[in-house]
Amino acid sequence: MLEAEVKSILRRQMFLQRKTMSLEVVTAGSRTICKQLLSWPVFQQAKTVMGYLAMPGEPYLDDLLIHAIEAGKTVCVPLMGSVYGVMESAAITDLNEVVAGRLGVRMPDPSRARILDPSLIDLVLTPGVAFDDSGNRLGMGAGYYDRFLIRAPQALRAGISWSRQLVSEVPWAEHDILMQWVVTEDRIINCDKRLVWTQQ
Ligand SMILES: Nc1nc2c(c(=O)[nH]1)N(C=O)[C@@H](CNc1ccc(C(=O)N[C@@H](CCC(=O)O)C(=O)O)cc1)CN2
Ligand SMILES: Nc1ncnc2c1ncn2[C@@H]1O[C@H](COP(=O)(O)OP(=O)(O)OP(=O)(O)O)[C@@H](O)[C@H]1O
Repeated sequence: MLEAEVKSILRRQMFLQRKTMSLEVVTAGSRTICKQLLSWPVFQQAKTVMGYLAMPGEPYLDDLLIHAIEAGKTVCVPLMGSVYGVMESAAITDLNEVVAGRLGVRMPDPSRARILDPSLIDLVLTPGVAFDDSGNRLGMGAGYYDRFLIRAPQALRAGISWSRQLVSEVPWAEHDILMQWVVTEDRIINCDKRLVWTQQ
């Protein structure tokens, strides 16, 4: 079976699993994940953080992003344009300004959005449908993050995942970009033991 087919079967299965989580479980789990991130030195030291605006079933980072903006960090989120699979990061200063976007994802108001150069990002909090502890990530299947992350090679990459979305092995392809950490409600997995966070 082709890697793309294996991915697509796993994606459907894990996406359905995520979709059936109750709002209570999602809310409580999101709070725990945000707490983990707040006490994580890598997050604390990042000055420019790319987060995401959660879709139903994903860990919600809204409270964390608000907190980060108030703490003086530069916060940006994906801004999908008209080309499928291609996105930019847009700085956001007020979560009340987000609008309903494409593909069921909230996004910053494009008429006011300030595109941020990917080379300025310190840390990308990356959503996904499944992860493994080597840092492989399975996304929504459009390649948005793989195409974006190669433009931000300096950024540290953390997958944000429910622990139930961890699998023994995510099928991978050449273009896939590895996560260096996966943050769940239970733990923060260091996918690359050689990687040490050094303060700049
Ligand atoms: N919160 C969040 N933002 C993100 C991503 C993500 O995974 N999570 N993305 C990660 O790449 C990009 C958006 N990628 C997407 C790719 C495909 C579909 C999609 O197929 N949506 C279906 C509806 C799915 C459903 O709810 O059943 C559709 O609109 O038909 C959605 C987002 C950028 N922003
Ligand atoms: N850097 C890239 N250059 C060209 N094509 C790419 C690149 N990254 C991904 N693709 C293509 O995009 C499609 C989706 O890729 P993949 O299954 O890895 O997406 P995903 O990581 O699950 O999605 P997303 O990032 O949107 O959540 C594939 O056909 C893949 O070949």
